[in-house]
Amino acid sequence: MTAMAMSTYDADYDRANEVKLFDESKKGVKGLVDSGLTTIPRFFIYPPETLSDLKPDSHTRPESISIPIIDLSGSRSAIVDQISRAAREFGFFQIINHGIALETIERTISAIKAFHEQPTEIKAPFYRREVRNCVRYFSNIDLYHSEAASWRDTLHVMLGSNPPAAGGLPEICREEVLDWDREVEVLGGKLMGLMSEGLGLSTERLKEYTCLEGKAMVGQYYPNCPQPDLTMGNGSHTDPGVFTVLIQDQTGGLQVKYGGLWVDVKPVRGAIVVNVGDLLQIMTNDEYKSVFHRVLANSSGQPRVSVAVFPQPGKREELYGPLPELVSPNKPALYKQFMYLEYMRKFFSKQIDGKTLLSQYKL
Ligand SMILES: O=C(O)CCC(=O)C(=O)O
Ligand SMILES: [Fe+2]
Repeated sequence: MTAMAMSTYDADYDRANEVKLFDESKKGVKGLVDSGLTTIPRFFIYPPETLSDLKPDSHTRPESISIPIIDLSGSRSAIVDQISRAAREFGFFQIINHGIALETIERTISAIKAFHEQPTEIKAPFYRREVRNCVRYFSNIDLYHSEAASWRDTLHVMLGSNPPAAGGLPEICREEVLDWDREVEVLGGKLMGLMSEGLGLSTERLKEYTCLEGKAMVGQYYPNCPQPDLTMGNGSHTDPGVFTVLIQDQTGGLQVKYGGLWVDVKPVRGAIVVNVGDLLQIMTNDEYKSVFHRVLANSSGQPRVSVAVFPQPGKREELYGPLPELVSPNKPALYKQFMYLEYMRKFFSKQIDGKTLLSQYKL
C-alpha cells in the first residue's frame, strides 16, 4: 500500500473524535471494560515496533536475572553496598523489612482499588486534566498527544508537607492516601540517606541538595485487557524525578529493561519497589541509572493496582546538575545545569515510549 493509500485508509478513522468521546465520557478504561467490550478501541493499539517487543525472546533467559531484593534489617554498610550496586546496575530494587507493615501497604492498595471501582458518576467530578487541581482522576495523562493510549486509569494526587490536597481527596481513600504519604515521607528520607552514602557522600548530602518538598502520588488501575497483545498498561518510560517509591498488588506486569532484555519485577508480598529517576541519574553524573520500564497490559482476569510516589525537589527555580563532588578531571560533568521547573515542563510536553529527558541536558 502506498503512503497515500495508507493515509486515505487512515482518514476513515476519526481518531481525534474517538479519543474526545472517550475522554468526555469520564468512564475511563474501567468503564470500557464494564461495558463488556471484547476488542479494544483502535486508539489503544500500539505501533507494531512496540508490539513486537512484547514477546519474550526465546534466545534469552531473563528468568535467570532478577531485580535485587534488599533486606533493610541488615547491617548499615551491607545495605548501603547493596543499594549502591543495585542503583548503579539495575536502577531498580525491592526492599523488605523496611519498617512499614504489610497491612498498611495492602490497605493503601485496597483504598486506591476502591476509588477506581466506584460508579462513574461518583468518580466523574474528579475527572479533570488541569494541573492546578491537586486531585485528578483521568485515563492517560498524555491521551491527546501520545501515539497510543494505554490500558489504565489513574488517580493523581499532589501531596506536600502541608498537603493542599487533603480536603479535596475522595473520601473513599482520603485517610489511606494521607497515611501513605506520611509513611513514604519517613521511608523516603531513609532511602535518600542510604543512596547518598552509596555515592560516598554524607548521609544528608542528597537530601540537602534536592530539598525534597512535595510528592506526586499516582494510584494506577489496570483493568483486565481483552487484547493484551495489542496495547500496554504503561508504555516504556523512565521516571523524571529523583526516585520513585512503588507498591504493587500480586498481579505482576511491571518490567525493567536490563541489558537489552525486559526483566519482570516480580511481586513480593510486603516489599516496596524503588527506582532511580532521571534527575538522580543527572545529579549523580551517571553513577546511578534511571532505566526504562513498562507495564504489560493486564490479562490476569483481575484488575492490577499499583501506587507510585514521586518525591519532588523543592528548588524549582534554582539550578540542578551533577553534584560537584561527583565531577572530577577523570569524570567531567555529563550534563548541563537547568531549572527543575523548565525540566518538568519538558517532561509533560513529551510523548510516550522511548524518549528520555536525559538526552536534553547531555553535554
Ligand atoms: O504500575 C507500575 O507498576 C509502574 C507505574 C509506573 O511506572 C509509573 O507510574 O511511573
Ligand atoms: Fe514509572
